[in-house]
Amino acid sequence: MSVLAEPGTNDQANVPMTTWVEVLVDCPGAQGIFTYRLLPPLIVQPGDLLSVPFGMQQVGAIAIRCLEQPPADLEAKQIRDVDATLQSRFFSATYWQLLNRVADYYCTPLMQVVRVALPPGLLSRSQRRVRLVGRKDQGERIKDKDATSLSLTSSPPHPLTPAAQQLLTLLHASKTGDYSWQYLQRQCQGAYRGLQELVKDGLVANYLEPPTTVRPKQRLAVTLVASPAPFDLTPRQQEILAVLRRQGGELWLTDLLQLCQTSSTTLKGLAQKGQVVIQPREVLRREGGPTVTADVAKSLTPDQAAALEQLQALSGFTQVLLHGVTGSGKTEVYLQAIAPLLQQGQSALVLVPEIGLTPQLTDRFRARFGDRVCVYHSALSEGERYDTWRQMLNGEAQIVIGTRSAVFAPLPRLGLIVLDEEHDSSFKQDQPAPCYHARTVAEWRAELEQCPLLLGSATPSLESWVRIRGQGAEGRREERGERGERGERGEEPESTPHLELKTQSSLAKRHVHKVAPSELALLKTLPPSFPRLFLSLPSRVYDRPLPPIEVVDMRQELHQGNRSVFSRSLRLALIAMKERQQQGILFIHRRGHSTFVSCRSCGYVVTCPNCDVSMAYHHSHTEATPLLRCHYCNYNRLLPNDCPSCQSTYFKHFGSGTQQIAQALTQQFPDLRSIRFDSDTTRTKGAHRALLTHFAAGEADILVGTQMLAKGIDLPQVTLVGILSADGLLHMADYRASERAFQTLTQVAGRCGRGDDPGRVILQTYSPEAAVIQAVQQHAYERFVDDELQHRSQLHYPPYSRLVLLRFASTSPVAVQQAAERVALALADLEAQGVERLGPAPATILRVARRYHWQILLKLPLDQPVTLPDATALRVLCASSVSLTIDIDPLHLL
Ligand SMILES: Nc1ncnc2c1ncn2[C@@H]1O[C@H](COP(=O)(O)OP(=O)(O)OP(=O)(O)O)[C@@H](O)[C@H]1O
Ligand SMILES: [Zn+2]
Ligand SMILES: [Zn+2]
Repeated sequence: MSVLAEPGTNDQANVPMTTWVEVLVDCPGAQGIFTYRLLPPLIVQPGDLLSVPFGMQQVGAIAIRCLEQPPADLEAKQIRDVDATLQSRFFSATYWQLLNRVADYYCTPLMQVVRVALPPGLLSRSQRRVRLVGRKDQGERIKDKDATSLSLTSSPPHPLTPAAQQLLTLLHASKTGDYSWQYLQRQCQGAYRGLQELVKDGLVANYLEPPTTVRPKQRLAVTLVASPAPFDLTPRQQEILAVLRRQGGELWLTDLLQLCQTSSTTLKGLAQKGQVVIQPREVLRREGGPTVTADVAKSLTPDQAAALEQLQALSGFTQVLLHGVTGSGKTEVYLQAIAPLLQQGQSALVLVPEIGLTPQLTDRFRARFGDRVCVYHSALSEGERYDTWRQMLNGEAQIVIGTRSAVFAPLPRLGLIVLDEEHDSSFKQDQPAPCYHARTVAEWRAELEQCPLLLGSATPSLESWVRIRGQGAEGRREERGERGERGERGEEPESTPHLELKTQSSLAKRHVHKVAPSELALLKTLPPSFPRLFLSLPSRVYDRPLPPIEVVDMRQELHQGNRSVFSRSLRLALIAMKERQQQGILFIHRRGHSTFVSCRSCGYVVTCPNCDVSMAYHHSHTEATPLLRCHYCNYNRLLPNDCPSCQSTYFKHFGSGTQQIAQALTQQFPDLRSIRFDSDTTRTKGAHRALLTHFAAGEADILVGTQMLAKGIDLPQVTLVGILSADGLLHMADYRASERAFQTLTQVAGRCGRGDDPGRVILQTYSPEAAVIQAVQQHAYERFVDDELQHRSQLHYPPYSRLVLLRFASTSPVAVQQAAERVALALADLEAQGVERLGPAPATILRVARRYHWQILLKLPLDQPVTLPDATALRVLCASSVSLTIDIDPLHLL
């Protein structure tokens, strides 16, 4: 981490000089950047955490940039002084640039980005306190520099008001001469006025107490005792001991309770019988996992070895796409790429789509690297996030595994960023702003830190495929010339975000503060050139075959009298699986309230005549006439009673959840034991791990679940995957439906046959002829991509255009519609710049949580820059009850 600028010192003269600093303040409603003066000997760098006066308050602030001259439009006496540095180099210079870039690109105020990056409550943990001025025995954190300019008399120059007097008395009574402002406010009526008076008289001062070291937390641990088992253990107690033994003999109490679904009374019973010891242990509140047995590097397959070799030959920023089929051992490549980095004192960041996926992956990393692995995701408690964050700042080389917000993890000396399952849409934040994509942010971060970005997937996103595969080596040569200018002293943090704009000479010269954010966002749609590398693992480890996929036409099942959700094939396969004592996974696609409508007899799906997407079943409220609506263009029609194509009455909106399937399963296969794995059953902390552990231990035959199942589960004994209906995926009202369907189906199918026994997939659908289904069946990723890209290019969808989604929400249906229409009008002249506008249209689910939603979708051309009206200007057009979110590169258009 190099310090880019050190204003405030003058080395030659060795005399500190006055400088100015621009800061962001953490205070509700305070938008924008404020300038403060720095009096010697105070030295501040961008990214420092400061305490500044703001109105009548003392607030936390973050230094953004130092100035040698005060801004011309500010009078000297208007500028107030920085009070103190609370923590210096809170953010490194490159980290700052990253945050700025995110704010610019995603049209979000910088402070909002800072809030995403920081663990929750970090700034608000800083506590405002009030102290007597001139007392010797106060805390030393804040130097009494302002005391010199104030009278040190302890008697007031004039009679005090009762409130002021009361405050003073309280403070004098305190041993340290200070109190939290909150406490004083509670104790004294009219405290605010009283404080104002005392501050004016120089008798007391405000200060901000920086986040203090949190008291170590104690937690109960359960340890197995090696004593002979008494005769009176219940089967339940024996079971618990077995679990504990399997987990290495020691677990946190809460984890054991979760894992065994038992009560602490049962555990206390075991403790009384001398079988376990329950005692408090000190913990750093990083998420701890069960002890995992240590593991050594596997000897690589030739493909893995080749990939690793190329990875290790890289230096500096390179975007790498690792396309490896399911079960090809991508994780092993990540592990072996990271090992030497740690030895060189570098850190690595590993981003994964969802928490459900982390336990197994985390265990693999822990098994290899022990407690140099930290887990960081939003499901951690505030305390855990806070501690993990501080742990990252300590400078030790480490590995952070986390979900999208971990892309902001403040790791020292980053040597590699990995995005596993890079195609996964949960890397994109839909709400609230900034609506960032972790892959995009990771790309900038890798560029700023000059390290490789490794994108791994069995089914890469079309964006990554086109970016990394679709362009030849010429790009790579160009790049080399672009580097070498980083890390130099004196470089302004703001200048690097625009590296890729260098070809745009006129615009590149413009200063960051002068370029409207929206303009910036759109400039970046021009494909930048960058170093890239494509790596491939075309087969599974040990040359295990990919599982054969049998496609079952559910229309035929119906015609032949089978009305069950299980086809005859699947039924037989389930029976055979149970006989062989193997395990299986049943996948159900389920999402939200709205869904497409299809014919169970002929497979017909209603699509929009204008937009080529399936129309969604629309229920604004229960009594309303059911409508089908295209949420792109707002075309709508009544829901037909019979199939428009074959007149069958088996025409209804689709959707059966995991619960119904699990019930049907128990009815039809009473001896199959199943575990539900969906958002309902995995809500509690640690539930993913617990359920997967049960399943892995053979406590059930079938895992029934949703999309979550598709992600990274690696269980060798799973030999059967049943996909109950692929159709929910095929007909999502979205231009990405096919891509997502291909990815999800391929990933789910890839969960079986990963061990010694071969796997088998049964895919049930009403549209067996769909191109996606065919491609999935033939494991034909590249062919699918070629077809899909052609389609996208014809319809001007990404990656051949950039999308911007404007989302309006309000409790008033009238206001939200008006706002959308007004903004649409304001956007009308974008057409001249080649922008296509779709909408305004109500969102598929018009009313969610008592708010009405409308949207406008913009399709921007890639080959020319577009200037959008400024976000603030658009917000002015909306009534105050309407919120407008600008989603750049949206993934979910619903
Ligand atoms: N070189 C190797 N030798 C032996 N086993 C290996 C090797 N590499 C990986 N494996 C094992 O193969 C299995 C699959 O590997 P891994 O989970 O990394 O695949 P993947 O490519 O990430 O698959 P997916 O994309 O389906 O999640 C794992 O159990 C892993 O331990
Ligand atoms: Zn339409
Ligand atoms: Zn029909």
